[in-house]
Amino acid sequence: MASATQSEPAPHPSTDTNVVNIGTRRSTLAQVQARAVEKALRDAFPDRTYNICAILAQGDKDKITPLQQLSQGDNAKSLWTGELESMLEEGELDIIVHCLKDMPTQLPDNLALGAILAREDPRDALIVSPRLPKGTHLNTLPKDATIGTSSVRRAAQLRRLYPSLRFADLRGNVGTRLAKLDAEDSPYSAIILAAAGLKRLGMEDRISQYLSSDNGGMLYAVGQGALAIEIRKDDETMKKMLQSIRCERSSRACSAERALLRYLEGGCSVPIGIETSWRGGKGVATGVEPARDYDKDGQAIEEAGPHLDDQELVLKTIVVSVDGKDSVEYESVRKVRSVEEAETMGRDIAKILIERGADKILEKIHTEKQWAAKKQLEAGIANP
Ligand SMILES: NCc1[nH]cc(CCC(=O)O)c1CC(=O)O
Repeated sequence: MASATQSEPAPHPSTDTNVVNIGTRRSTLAQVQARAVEKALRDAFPDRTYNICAILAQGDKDKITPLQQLSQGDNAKSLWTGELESMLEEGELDIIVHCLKDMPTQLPDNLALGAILAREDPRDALIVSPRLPKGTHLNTLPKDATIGTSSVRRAAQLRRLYPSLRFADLRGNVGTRLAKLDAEDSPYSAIILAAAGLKRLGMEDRISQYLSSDNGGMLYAVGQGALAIEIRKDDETMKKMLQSIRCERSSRACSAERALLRYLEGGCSVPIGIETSWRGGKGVATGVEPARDYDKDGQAIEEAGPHLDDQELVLKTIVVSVDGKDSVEYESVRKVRSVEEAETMGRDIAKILIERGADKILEKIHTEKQWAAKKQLEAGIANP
């Protein structure tokens, strides 16, 4: 049923219903991630047109105010994604591609987490200065080595297990952080980055040590390594399209992690480490996690490995005080047959952590944060 109007030039993207406008931040990593999502959508829906819109975020502009204070806004819009979310609400964008790790656990009322994609390697990684031997590990670093990181979670966990290490602030995107480590006069002996980001940028050869509960004793951030898509809550078209690129396995694991964090009322700067894995189940374990367990109609895809519903989710977690001196750890194993069951597991673990003293650690961090913010106000430094 061809009509004359169909051969006319496409209208402005925001008014053309065939165009999917994809929003992302402007860093190289963010753009690589957005292109990966675009490709996945294009493979599933080749008839639609895709347009990537890369925005410079407030958090990318202000590199001076400590991250902990920058993230103290009283609205649900995050520092990193506020502008993008406004554009999504206005209909200028149809989806935003995020690192799940950077997404607040509470979203603005009219927006929703549309999909969690197959998780990349969620581990943190140690990258050492070119002045040190290749393959240097945490326990072979010089005694008084300085680690560059602005992550309270990373520093607190390392302080706990490696009390002789020193820490210095290090911010900027992945490329900037590596350049600061490699600089001739660099104050850092090593830095910690998410393995996922390095892998997506093709720079995993810089990794000296992959960190985990049984290698270095480091747990990762909630949601680390997974990409997530934010949509308008009422956008049924996008919801349906995202069914074909989401990953059930990663959705269950990450939803458990996020429910735990939401219950603890964390935030990206609170030292909560986490590690999730799957074990057991019938079938031949391939050693490779199936990338996707359900097809776009929600039908289970047969895999060589054990079926997800037959497996158990193992969740390890730690809440650490900033100085590394207090900590609460917990490990739990449960069958979770849906995202909802995974969220229940996360909340149950949060309650146990609180019973075991995590509330005291979090309370202290909260008070110290408020104190720092008050000091800043008194000194006349306004937060943007
Ligand atoms: N804090 C910024 C950030 N957000 C997500 C990633 C890595 C990629 C991911 O977790 O998917 C990074 C960089 C890092 O921590 O090294």
